[in-house]
Amino acid sequence: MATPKVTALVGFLGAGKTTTLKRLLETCPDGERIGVIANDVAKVNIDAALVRDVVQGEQGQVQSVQLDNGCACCTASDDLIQTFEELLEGAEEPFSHVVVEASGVAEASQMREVLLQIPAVRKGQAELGAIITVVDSNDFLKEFASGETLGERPDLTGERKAKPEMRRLVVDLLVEQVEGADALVLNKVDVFGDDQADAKVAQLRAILDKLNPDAPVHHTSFGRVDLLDIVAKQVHHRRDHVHVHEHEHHGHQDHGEAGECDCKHGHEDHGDHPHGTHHAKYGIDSFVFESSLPFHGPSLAKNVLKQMAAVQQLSSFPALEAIKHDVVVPADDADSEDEEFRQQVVQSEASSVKTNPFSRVIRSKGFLQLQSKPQTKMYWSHAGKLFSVSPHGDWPAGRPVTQQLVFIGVDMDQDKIIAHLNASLADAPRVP
Ligand SMILES: Nc1nc2c(ncn2[C@@H]2O[C@H](COP(=O)(O)OP(=O)(O)OP(=O)(O)O)[C@@H](O)[C@H]2O)c(=O)[nH]1
Repeated sequence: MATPKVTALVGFLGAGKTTTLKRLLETCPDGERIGVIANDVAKVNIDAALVRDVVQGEQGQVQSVQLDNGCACCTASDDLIQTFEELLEGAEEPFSHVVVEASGVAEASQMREVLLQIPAVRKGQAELGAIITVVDSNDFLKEFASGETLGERPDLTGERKAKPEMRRLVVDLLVEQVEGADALVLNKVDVFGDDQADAKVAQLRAILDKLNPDAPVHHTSFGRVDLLDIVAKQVHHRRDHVHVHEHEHHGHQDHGEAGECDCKHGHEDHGDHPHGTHHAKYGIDSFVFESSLPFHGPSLAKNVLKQMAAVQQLSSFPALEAIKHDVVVPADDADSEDEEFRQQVVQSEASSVKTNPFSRVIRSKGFLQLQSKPQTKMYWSHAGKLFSVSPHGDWPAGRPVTQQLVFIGVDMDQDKIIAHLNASLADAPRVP
């Protein structure tokens, strides 16, 4: 078996890292054995839960562990290194690849440094694969095309004039994740629609090429890329490159020159240096909402989903419709509720962004239980303008359920959000 390749999937919150990883696991070629380390920003690792579901379906071909004690590229880098070693040691058969799904706030270049510090990599028992950044086509273009300041982005800050430095930093993170990558996956191109897709993708590729001329760009939807092929090409490229370099450096020495190199690859700094935490650096924070009571559908729609719809300035909100139709709403009530809802959205769009606690949420995700369908596990996923609540198998039968929703945002009013969620709960637990 060849040396395992260690690859990191990097990308901003909600860009599609888990989707891309799940796709790899679902289509994993025979003969490949893949280890997965999933890291999440919040204490509860939703990504690991999603990956575990796929892993169980793959009859042990894949092994996964979760890492949920901070960001793997800074505060939890030691944990990542230790977890990696344990994963390799505990493997029933050697891995061909280990993929680390980084948290949404991880920096690409720091991830590379951490992977290079893994003892197995240092000793040549494992090899760096690629740092692959997944880019959300929709959000990335918005950031670049708009030229807005953070003060003009209440969806990120919740305030018109607050902390102008924050916007720069969040965009900096997006840019760093592109600039520090070996390869880029331009995901979610489906959001453009057929008539606009080519032009928008071309525009985005032009920006990405400027930011990182060395990284190949693969555009796709729902992470449908051949990740192992991307890794193989990168490894090949790096080996060729190192080989050429060895020649060049020998040349310098032969002529007694110190030889400064301006090349962008293969000169990673392996030394120790301070890592700031991204939570402090980018103003991004997270919390987990937990409850053993299920949600009451109409209350959730009224107290939470309508608020989120207002922030997103959508005139329709599929998740809300799904939940409303999922619960028993008397027919005449339903119509008047619809009209009331539309009016509320219009009013909210005009006025409430500032006071709306959900305006500061960038990403939320987790599993919830509806009182009307207690056996069905619902997966809640919101990233930017995209929001879905969809069935995700069943809760384990006969056991009490704990719902967990992770909220990630900038300067969030946690108490207010929790109050809205608490006000949407049913009054008694429902065991599936
Ligand atoms: N329309 C569309 N939605 C997508 C695509 N890829 C992912 N999504 C959805 O976007 C949401 C976020 O996707 P994830 O794969 O969980 O994103 P992530 O980068 O792992 O998110 P974090 O771990 O929170 O940073 C989910 O609801 C996905 O179903 C895509 O290509 N098109």
